[in-house]
Amino acid sequence: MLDAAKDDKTPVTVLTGYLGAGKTTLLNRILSEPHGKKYAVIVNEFGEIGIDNDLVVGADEEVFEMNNGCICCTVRGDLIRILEGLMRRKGQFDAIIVETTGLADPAPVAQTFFIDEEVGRKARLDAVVTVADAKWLTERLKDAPEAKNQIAFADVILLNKTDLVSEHDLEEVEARIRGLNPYARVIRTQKCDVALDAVLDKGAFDLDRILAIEPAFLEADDHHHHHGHDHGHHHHGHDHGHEHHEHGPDCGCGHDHHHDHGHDHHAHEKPGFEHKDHGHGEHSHGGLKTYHDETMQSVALEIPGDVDPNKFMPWVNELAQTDGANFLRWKGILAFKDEPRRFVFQGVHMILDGDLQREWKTDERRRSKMVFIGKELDEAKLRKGFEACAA
Ligand SMILES: Nc1nc2c(ncn2[C@@H]2O[C@H](COP(=O)(O)OP(=O)(O)OP(=O)(O)O)[C@@H](O)[C@H]2O)c(=O)[nH]1
Repeated sequence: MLDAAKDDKTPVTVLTGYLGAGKTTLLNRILSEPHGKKYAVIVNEFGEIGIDNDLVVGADEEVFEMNNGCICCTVRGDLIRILEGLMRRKGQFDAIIVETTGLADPAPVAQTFFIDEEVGRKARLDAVVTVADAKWLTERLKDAPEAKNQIAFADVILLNKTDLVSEHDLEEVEARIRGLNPYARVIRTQKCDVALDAVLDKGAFDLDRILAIEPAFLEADDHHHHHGHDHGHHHHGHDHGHEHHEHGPDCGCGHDHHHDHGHDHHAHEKPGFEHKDHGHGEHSHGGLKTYHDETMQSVALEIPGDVDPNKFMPWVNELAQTDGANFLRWKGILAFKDEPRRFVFQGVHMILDGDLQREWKTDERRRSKMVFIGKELDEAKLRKGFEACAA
């Protein structure tokens, strides 16, 4: 069962993006701005020669490199080990940034912050920031499933290298991004020139903003989209019977992927990581500008009031096991009955996490919202289940 936790956790930003998109450029910008904060940086250079930490500007920050093993094992091993080492020296830094390799699926990285009890107690996933190359993203979405997952998974997307494309092309690529992930904040950048508070310390995933703008986003719908207005349902309704490539407890790398620590804080199941979808996600739209990815969908749900945690918790825990493999990310802000604070929930596949965060403001309407991003989402079932949690 999820429970409340103190909010003195160290925020962790996961920085992802395809090869060459500008991750190191962003990292250097973050580290060289006079923000007065001290960051610990973890760089995952799987399968590459570990040169990135030489490219990262010097100064005070510490850079830790992980450069061996498959990503899932790296995450389970090196990342946890490095994080736990950092946690023991808490107070010496304000935040952690994890730069993943350009080929990584962000899911197992994000899950680490929920899965490992020790890490989860002291650190919280603040946001997944994806850097996208405005010139090449469209091509990569066609041929690189990792690039697609990185976009779908993001809370914040920097559409970088805007200097290399026309305004028209930028609008096209933004439409494609929206087709995969209508909820991320998209910021156009050159050399990742972004205000740091737009990418750091977002408070989990900027869900407030998502929930606030979503109706407007739908209304602003144009020929690029056909989301409809039915509670943010971005579903195609096709049944492609497409394959899943769930990696069970053994992905073939010979390491133990079971991480059942036996504590009741998180609802873990066997990790069902989808490292890649092996190229089955692309379907021709016959040249139509309907950049909806048929394998990637999203559903947003709202209850205009409180939910009962004694109904909600069992529901999400059950849902994680039955449908978690299809949920790339799920998030929510809940008004729990008799609870003055907002419960912020997030899930990555089967792994769930949640915290009581700030109090509802006096002028704020108590309401409960959830967003699902993933594949083969059964909206009717999700809505029915969520609505049954109403207090
Ligand atoms: N034209 C242009 N080039 C850029 C921009 N941002 C970054 N670059 C260049 O793009 C190249 C790749 O940038 P990096 O920051 O190293 O990208 P990365 O994502 O860390 O790359 P990998 O480590 O290979 O995954 C570098 O030569 C940058 O100088 C931009 O906005 N416009």
